[in-house]
Amino acid sequence: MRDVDDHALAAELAGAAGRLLLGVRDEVGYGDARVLKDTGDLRAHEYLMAALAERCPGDAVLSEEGRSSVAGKRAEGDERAPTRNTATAERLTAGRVWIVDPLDGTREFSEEGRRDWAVHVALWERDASGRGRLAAGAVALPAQGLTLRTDATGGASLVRTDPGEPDPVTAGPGSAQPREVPLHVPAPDAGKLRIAVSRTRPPEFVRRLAAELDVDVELVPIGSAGAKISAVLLGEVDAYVHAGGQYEWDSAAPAAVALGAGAHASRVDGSPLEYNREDPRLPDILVCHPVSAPMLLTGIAGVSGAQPD
Ligand SMILES: Nc1ncnc2c1ncn2[C@@H]1O[C@H](COP(=O)(O)O)[C@@H](OP(=O)(O)O)[C@H]1O
Ligand SMILES: [Mg+2]
Repeated sequence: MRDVDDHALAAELAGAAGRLLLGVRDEVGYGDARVLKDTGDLRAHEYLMAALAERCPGDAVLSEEGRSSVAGKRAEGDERAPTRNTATAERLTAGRVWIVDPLDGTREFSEEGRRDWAVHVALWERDASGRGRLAAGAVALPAQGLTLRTDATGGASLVRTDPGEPDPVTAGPGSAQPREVPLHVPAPDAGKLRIAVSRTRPPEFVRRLAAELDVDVELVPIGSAGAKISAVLLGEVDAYVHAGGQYEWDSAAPAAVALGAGAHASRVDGSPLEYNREDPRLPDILVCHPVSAPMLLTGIAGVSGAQPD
């Protein structure tokens, strides 16, 4: 039995990487978006790789920025190549794998004033039977002063990391509210459905889906998969639909939190999201309150072209 709470560790590391990223925004500024994006990606990646190596030696890591294909990327003033992920063969036989996206919503991070970007830290763990599942996850929303995380009871909670921010649960003034509250996905209002979609790459079928459903649909463009799934869990939208491309790191941590908060999270054909596979592509996802899932899955199947790759 480990004496470390993996849920608390995920939240601590996501929050710390988030604070680091707020500092990168201040330090680098918005003059050159490419420099700001690369510096944020790589500084957060290096922080998480070093923290995981120190706190969880022996665990495998799969990070967006640890692929060999990003070896040419450099943070401003840093000549090292990014620290590499655990080799694939080793990761596939590992008992514990951290799946991290050091900066999700990189584009939004580079746009002054935008708050829809996130840090994702998830733990995938193999049980005694050899089957793996998401065991813990945390999504930091540094510019919103919030972290959404799983907890040891199988649930999820919302942590206010910036006491100056109004609490989105109670909408009360910051400091008088509890710092951490349980997180449960709220049910949608009858007859209405707000669906979060990518700002830049919404699935091509989603407009047809909106027209087909028997409810009043509003499409809400938001950056970052973590920020969109958080928006579902905070009741700012009612669903997130994506297809056409994404990777395990884009959804592992937010899916872990969503499941802990009682949400439905699956592929768009209703099959389970599976992690720590040889090929990290995981191109589509649906997250919503369980009451909306049958309608959305049927609707997506109906407008098809939306089958998983
Ligand atoms: N068609 C696609 N192919 C590959 N990745 C995609 C994708 N659509 C979205 N993503 C990734 O999913 C995350 C959320 O995207 P979006 O904000 O458009 O919804 C982004 O992660 P990163 O910001 O970490 O690169 C983005 O790169
Ligand atoms: Mg991402």
